Amino acid sequence: MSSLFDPITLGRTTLANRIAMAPLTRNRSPGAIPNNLNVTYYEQRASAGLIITEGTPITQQGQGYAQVPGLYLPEAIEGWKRVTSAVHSAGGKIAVQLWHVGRISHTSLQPNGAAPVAPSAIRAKSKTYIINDDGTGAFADTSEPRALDISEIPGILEDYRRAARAAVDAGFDAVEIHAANGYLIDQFLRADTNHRTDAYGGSIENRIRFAIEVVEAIVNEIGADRTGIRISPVTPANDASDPDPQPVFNALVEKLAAYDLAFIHVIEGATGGPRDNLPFDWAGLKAAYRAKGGKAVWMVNNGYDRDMAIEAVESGRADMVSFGKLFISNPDLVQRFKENAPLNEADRNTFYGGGAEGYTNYPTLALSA
Ligand SMILES: C=C(C(=O)O)c1ccccc1
Repeated sequence: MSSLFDPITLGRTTLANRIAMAPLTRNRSPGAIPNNLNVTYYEQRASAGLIITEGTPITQQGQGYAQVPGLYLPEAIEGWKRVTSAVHSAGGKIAVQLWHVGRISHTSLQPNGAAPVAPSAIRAKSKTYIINDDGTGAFADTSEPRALDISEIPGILEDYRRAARAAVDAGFDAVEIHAANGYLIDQFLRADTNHRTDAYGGSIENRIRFAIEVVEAIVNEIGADRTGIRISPVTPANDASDPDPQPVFNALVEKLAAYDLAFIHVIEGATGGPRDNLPFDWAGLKAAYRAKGGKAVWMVNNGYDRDMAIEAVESGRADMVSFGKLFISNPDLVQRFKENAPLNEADRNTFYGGGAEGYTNYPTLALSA
């Protein structure tokens, strides 16, 4: 029987424990370039078995929020090298989340003020974070997107490939493909955001096609043993919805089983919200993946506490558990879980934007003693 605190092999790397830091957007990288404050933040959390970085856009077109770090400028790759080097020096392992937001963006963030792109021209009932002309940050309604022409898709696949290569050059141990939370790949998967009538829309096989082509582009570039994917079958985040998600996501994981990926990261329920917002067979999803020969580490997320995570791993229902908010306020979460120590409360007012306050100034157990 495995324990949450046991090491685990994830693709070509071995992790010290089965606790992952989930991707967390913090909006603290002006110019889309990782800075020294980001280095400190990730270094502080290096005791996680695996850190998965905040969503990291593969291009400016894939950028949907102000001041998130990208992986498309040379200076950004240099900045990420400092992050990965610091995490590795502290004994940690780190993956970068490759992100294209699709329609969850704003014209002020897009190249030449263009409309964001999406599978179909359907505006999201959602908001994004922009910087006003006076320099203040603010949440704004997402802009009206335009539908991608089928001829543009190979270019976006190339963007993913290039970003995966840049990730390896920047020292990351793996990449996580962001296919969750109503962003571009998820927009293709869901029937309510994908009204295409070509090979990328309509049937389930067509709607999972883009996700599979992204996986293929990245696996062919850096190897399946450094590639993971994050999915969120029933989340309503960013106005995502599908009338019948179970067959879509079962079909997706059955296809993914052929690629021998390093990990599958599953958000159970509504992201950051109720775990039972819609009926979904989570065990059935994993069984569908394993039945087709899928061997990837099965990582689960959303609302887990220490006892739930221990049970999920000891029962074999999951191989790893990822934590978001708890890692914001507890850089030494692993030690706190091991000792069943009290946890710091996170300050929601400093989740997005700002500086060290609520980012790198949470105390560790040693400091609290
Ligand atoms: C990358 C995000 C996600 O996956 O939901 C995100 C973006 C903005 C705020 C919170 C989360």
